[in-house]
Amino acid sequence: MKKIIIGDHIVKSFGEGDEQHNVLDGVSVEINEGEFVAVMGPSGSGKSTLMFALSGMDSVNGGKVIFDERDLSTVGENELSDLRRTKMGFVFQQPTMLKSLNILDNIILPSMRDNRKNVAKISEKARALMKRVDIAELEKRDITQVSGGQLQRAGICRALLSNPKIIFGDEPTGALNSKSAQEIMDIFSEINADGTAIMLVTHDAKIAARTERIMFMLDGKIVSELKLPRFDGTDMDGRVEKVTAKMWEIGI
Ligand SMILES: Nc1ncnc2c1ncn2[C@@H]1O[C@H](COP(=O)(O)OP(=O)(O)OP(=O)(O)O)[C@@H](O)[C@H]1O
Repeated sequence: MKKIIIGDHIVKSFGEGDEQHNVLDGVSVEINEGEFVAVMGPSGSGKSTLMFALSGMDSVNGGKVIFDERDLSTVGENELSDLRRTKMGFVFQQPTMLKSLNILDNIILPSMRDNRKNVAKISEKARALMKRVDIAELEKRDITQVSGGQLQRAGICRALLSNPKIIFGDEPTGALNSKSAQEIMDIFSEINADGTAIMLVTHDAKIAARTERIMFMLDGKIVSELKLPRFDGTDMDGRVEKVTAKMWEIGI
């Protein structure tokens, strides 16, 4: 199976002198193309830092990150930013969108950088994505005129516009009620079924249970892993039970 990401003994430290500590303490992780994974762990265990390291958003102090067969330490800043824009999609807890633009314009904004002349084509693609996630009728709305779940759907459209190889989601359902959260997970499942890899950071066992592999972090290390069959819409309770049992076992 081809790997989209290989993290090899990644070390990330913050602070200096006596204050210095390794937030990532030699983490090795591999994500296959098209895989759906989650990272769980207590607050401060290094989950977001790992996601930033694997996506090249942040540099590392030791080890290396290979993204789509490229060693990120050898890639220049411009190329790295191109890689992020064309091969990675990012979805955060609160989508950062501009108040001065409507939903559609917010979705297409990042893609306009390379394709100023192709507004019509990009808008068409954005509209197809909006239809797919059920927000087609909201394109002219301000970002303050939609619900949190709808805004997150718009955030997902924005992340998908460049046909990324992987979507990184840092607590993408963290601000949503459980119904909206599961609806967003339905969308992620569909995206994943189409072949896009997804890596989610989450505290929520019900979210992690929808993925096929969960990595558990403690103090900057991946201490355990749980594999699940691909989610087919059945046995959600059994899956959640397996995740929570593992959390108990590890003590998180
Ligand atoms: N830029 C930074 N400068 C200094 N310390 C940082 C920085 N970023 C993160 N840290 C520290 O690294 C540790 C891990 O942070 P990280 O955000 O990765 O944890 P997390 O597991 O994602 O936590 P949470 O679940 O609360 O989001 C924390 O102790 C945090 O304070």
